[in-house]
Amino acid sequence: DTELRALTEIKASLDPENKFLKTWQINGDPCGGSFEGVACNDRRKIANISLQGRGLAGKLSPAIGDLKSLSGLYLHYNSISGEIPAEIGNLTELVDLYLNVNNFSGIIPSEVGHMASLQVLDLCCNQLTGSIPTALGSLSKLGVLSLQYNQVNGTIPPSLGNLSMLKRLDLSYNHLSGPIPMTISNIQPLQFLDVRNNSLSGAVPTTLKRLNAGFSYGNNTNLCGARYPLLRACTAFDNADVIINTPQPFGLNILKNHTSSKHEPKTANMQNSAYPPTSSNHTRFPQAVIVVGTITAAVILVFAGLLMFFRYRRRKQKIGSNGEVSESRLSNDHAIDLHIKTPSPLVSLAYSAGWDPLADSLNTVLQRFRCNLEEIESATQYFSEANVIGRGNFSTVYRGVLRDRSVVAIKSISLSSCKVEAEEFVKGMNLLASLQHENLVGLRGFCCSRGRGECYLVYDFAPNGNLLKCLTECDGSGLILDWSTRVNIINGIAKGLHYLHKENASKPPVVHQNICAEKILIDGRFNPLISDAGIPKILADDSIFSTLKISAAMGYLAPEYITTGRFTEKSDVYAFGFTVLHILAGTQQITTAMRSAAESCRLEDFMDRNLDGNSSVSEATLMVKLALSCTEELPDQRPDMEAVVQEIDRLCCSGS
Ligand SMILES: Nc1ncnc2c1ncn2[C@@H]1O[C@H](COP(=O)(O)OP(=O)(O)OP(=O)(O)O)[C@@H](O)[C@H]1O
Repeated sequence: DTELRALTEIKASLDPENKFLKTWQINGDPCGGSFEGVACNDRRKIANISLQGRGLAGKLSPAIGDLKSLSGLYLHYNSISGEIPAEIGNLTELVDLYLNVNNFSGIIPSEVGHMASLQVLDLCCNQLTGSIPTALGSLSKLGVLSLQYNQVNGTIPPSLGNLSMLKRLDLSYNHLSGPIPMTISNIQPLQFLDVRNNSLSGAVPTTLKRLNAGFSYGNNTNLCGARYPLLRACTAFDNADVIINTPQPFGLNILKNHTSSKHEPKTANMQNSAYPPTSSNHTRFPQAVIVVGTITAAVILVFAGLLMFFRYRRRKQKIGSNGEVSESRLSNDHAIDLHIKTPSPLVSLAYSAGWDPLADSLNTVLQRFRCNLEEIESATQYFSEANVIGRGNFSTVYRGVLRDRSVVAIKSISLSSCKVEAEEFVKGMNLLASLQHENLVGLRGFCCSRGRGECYLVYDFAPNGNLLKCLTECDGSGLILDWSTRVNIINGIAKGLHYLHKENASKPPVVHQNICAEKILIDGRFNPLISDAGIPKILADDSIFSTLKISAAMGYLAPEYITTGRFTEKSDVYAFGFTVLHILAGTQQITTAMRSAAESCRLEDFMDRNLDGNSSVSEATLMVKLALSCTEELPDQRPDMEAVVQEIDRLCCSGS
């Protein structure tokens, strides 16, 4: 009850107009799988909230602190404003906190330092101000800290050096001043440190050299260090500058830090505070160095300015108004852009520990299909609403563009809709991977994220959408399917279904269970592709039943299912026959009058009027007969798919 109450408050605050979280019902069951983006653990406590890229424009309620078992909070790529509530510090089991690319303002609450399990803290690209809380140094499990593109000021707390698991630290594009604490350079796992575009000063610890290209420090005009190509050598002048210009008490702290360091380069050693910037110090700055330094700084400034501009533009595209978002639907260029300009190292690292928990149990066939979650995130622009093609009962399908520029459809299925037993699930995935036929939608890859509570299936994209839409108008083109295309589509569906039903060396017989016009996709050449083949093998039973209600209502469900409760090849044949009737009549509503017209071969009262009579009467008659035999009441009286394929072959050959 506490959790449901908390969710209700969170919803009211995050989505005040109730536009995006309609599925969060006051009387609903958050663990029943119906609350969008919510997943529970096996104790039926809320474990994940994944609402990235949903267009949320409200605020984050302090009630978030009541979801004590939360392990993942993914709210990135929205337009959430207001402060990060201090109550977030109550989430001591939270592992991933993604609030990046929003409009959060105010300070980073020091209570974040209480979140003992935190591994990823991503607050990038907001409008956060104030200083970095010293308490962040207590996050002993933190692997990633991303604060870039905010307005954070003050100095970098030396306490960050206590983050002994830290691999990535991004503080770039802020207003930080003072030195890079020596303590940070001592963090052993650190691979990536970005402090670009701040106002840092003083000597850069020499030990950071070991990060090679992983260390970025450009556009901090007062940094110095002998061994860094973009920096000038440090002088006593720099040291005096730090001491004179840095306000107390920081100045003193810095002095202590530096003087106590054994590793500091000689040039950077803090000397007596009374050391004056004498003319002899100035002689250490040969004119040439100053000129080269100035030119270099100017070039870096221009480059950084351009980079900021492009990033700003891209960010705008992602988090802009709905209108902007829909205009910025993925283009090929965007996808490449995402990969080349923004390698998104934080995201990849952040998930590397937690994603694809089933990996160990995957066999070699399935390993070939494994894909990278980072690629899926990039391809879908972080699951942006603008790329949603449609939502089914248990899944959301996104359009995406992969690194190789190919367009794909990414089906995201909530883990709560999948088989509970990992072994069963992997078996099902194996089956999906083994299904390959020219009339089945090709599976390109898959991955799961237990952390995010979702699995992703990557399929070839069918540019002409599904048959149901195409029978009215293919993808808004105004095109009506002509007769020969309809015959070709019927032929293709029959072949695909025959392939599924037939056992061969690499696959068992498979019953589709949900053949209907919506599950037939149309590729660029108007060939049919059966979608969701094998999907029931990875789904939990109740997810399958939810789909059934719809097929039954539409007339695709074989009559014997009501008594047997079983799907067979013959129930697929029934659904195929009904689909053929649908293709011929151009409507799903096959009335009794239409059926009797078909049975008595009165084609003029049955066939789709959009065909304008442009169909071969003999072919149409044969097709109608075939469809009627497939939809016979008794399964035994229906042909099997082998016979159907032969019949259509005969028809196609005799017509040519
Ligand atoms: N590979 C693909 N290429 C193009 N569009 C696709 C692809 N896969 C699915 N779609 C489209 O995405 C939308 C959602 O598909 P999905 O199969 O998940 O849902 P559904 O058929 O509406 O419902 P359910 O799966 O719950 O029965 C549909 O409009 C479908 O045509």
